[in-house]
Amino acid sequence: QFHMIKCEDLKWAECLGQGSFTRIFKGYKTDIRDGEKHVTDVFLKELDVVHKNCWESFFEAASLMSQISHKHLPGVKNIMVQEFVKYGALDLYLKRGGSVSVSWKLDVAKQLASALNFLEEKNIVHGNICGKNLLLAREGDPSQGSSPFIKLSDPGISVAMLGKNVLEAPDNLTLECDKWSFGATVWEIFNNGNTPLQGCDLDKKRQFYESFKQLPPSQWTELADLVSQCMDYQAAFRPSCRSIIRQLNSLITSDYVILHATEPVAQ
Ligand SMILES: Nc1cnc(-c2cc(N)nc3[nH]ccc23)cn1
Repeated sequence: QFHMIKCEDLKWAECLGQGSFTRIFKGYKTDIRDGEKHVTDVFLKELDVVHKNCWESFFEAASLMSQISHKHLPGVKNIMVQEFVKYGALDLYLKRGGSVSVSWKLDVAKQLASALNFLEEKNIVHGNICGKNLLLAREGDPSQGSSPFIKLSDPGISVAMLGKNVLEAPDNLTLECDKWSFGATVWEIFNNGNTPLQGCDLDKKRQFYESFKQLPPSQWTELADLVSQCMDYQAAFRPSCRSIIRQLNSLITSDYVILHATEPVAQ
């Protein structure tokens, strides 16, 4: 089901960053459509190492080819081509101090909740919902009344895949795990892109969660309630997507938003 793109149709531009097993670049894809040349911005994610069974069906063949090289065999590159999302990762955008209002943050949270609802209906577990995987396609301009628009990026190499070398592989990633991460991501959005327990080492994080501690709550109780419901240590108690969207809708219409509409960023 992969659409093959020829390497010569791709042009690499600046390197945007480095993941644990990937490098990411801005790029340009040229297509010839009805005799005209079209260039589109693309986001290129190169896999550094091809793991045995991630993207199994597709890469099995590619990794076989990449293991053997011969002048009469074509070189194979493991590259994912994605739509280029203009303003990039949300965590960096928030850290860069994009001063955004409470209603901007709620709007982003609601878009993420509807993406989550869609995945749940398809019974698909994302497994890596977080600020750096939220991409900002439109900044939104309150003075023009235009709202932000986000896209949930792919999860990257799955945590289960990392299990063998880097992290403990979770035995079963379920839909409820995405609800936990949704709660943590809302917490991140309301904390200017800072992740929970940022800067703590793995051991501190493990202690925190093994003793069922809660993240510091927002002073907006209804928001803090939604985050703690999503981050319930008993997965079955986490709210349904419909309930999450309902609670977000009531937050959006609450007086708190109006009272804190132009809240200065440094809160
Ligand atoms: N699918 C994607 C993913 N990331 C981007 C992106 C855009 C940007 N302006 N700066 C960046 N810095 C790092 C990544 C990135 C674009 N599209």
